[in-house]
Amino acid sequence: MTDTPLISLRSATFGYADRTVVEGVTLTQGPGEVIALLGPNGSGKSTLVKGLLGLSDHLGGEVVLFGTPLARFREKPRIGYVPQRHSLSSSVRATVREVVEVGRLPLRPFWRPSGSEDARAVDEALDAVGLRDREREDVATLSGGQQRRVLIARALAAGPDLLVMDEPTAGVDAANQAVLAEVLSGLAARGTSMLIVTHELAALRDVVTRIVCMDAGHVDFDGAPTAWASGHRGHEAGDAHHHPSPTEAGHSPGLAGIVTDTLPTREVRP
Ligand SMILES: Nc1ncnc2c1ncn2[C@@H]1O[C@H](COP(=O)(O)OP(=O)(O)OP(=O)(O)O)[C@@H](O)[C@H]1O
Repeated sequence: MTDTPLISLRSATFGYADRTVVEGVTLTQGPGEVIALLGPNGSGKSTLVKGLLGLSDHLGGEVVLFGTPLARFREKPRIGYVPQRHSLSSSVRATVREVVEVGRLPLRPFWRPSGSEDARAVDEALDAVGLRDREREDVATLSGGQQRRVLIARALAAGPDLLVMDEPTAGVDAANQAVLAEVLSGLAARGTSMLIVTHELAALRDVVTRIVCMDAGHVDFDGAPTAWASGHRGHEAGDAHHHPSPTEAGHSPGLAGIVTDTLPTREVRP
């Protein structure tokens, strides 16, 4: 059973009510893979990952999670989710630890108080994102990048088999992006499988094992980072249209040092 794909999509279609946004996606993610999901704004990346979580509508094709068809999938804590543009509200007072503890709630009946296993999982999640020493601080006093790490810890606290993150480095300054990349690197080294929607591939170049690129609701590249990098050599950053297949792209010696910002569309956020 260890070889069972975490995600298996065959001609999958997702959207909202009767509006199709993502169409005909065939994609498999195996254990230990760290996939960067790239693509221009509006190409359907968020809709695709939300579809895995039941947050957008599955409109057609086959979607199988951990060997179970989506419609019958009940083990939601197996997928940890860090949503897009999510920061922690300053209107609710909570400590870093309290926010991370929320990640444990789906794992026990509401009437059962948290126990030593919950405490250990929260400790480990805080360690993994490097915030154990800040656990008693009010989350509202943390920077945006640190809050993003709190949200990653909250997702990790449930012990997911797959971590899905929607633009974890967006809106975070370069120094904090580097810290986040280190956190994700540490998780990858421990074998954590990740599906990361991102516009900032350069920050994650040492973490990613595979690149999937979407354009207009379709997957138009799925291959090794080296193939992606060599396929984009000689192209202007910001080229939204040419994403060669791995076979077309050939091979290159390694990702580090090659991938700079060769993304289809650079998103500029204040
Ligand atoms: N809740 C929704 N209801 C209806 N349409 C939506 C909804 N959310 C997104 N869309 C539409 O789906 C399309 C794809 O959006 P999506 O957020 O999936 O793209 P994306 O590739 O993640 O973009 P970005 O890089 O800007 O986050 C867009 O046209 C968007 O307007």
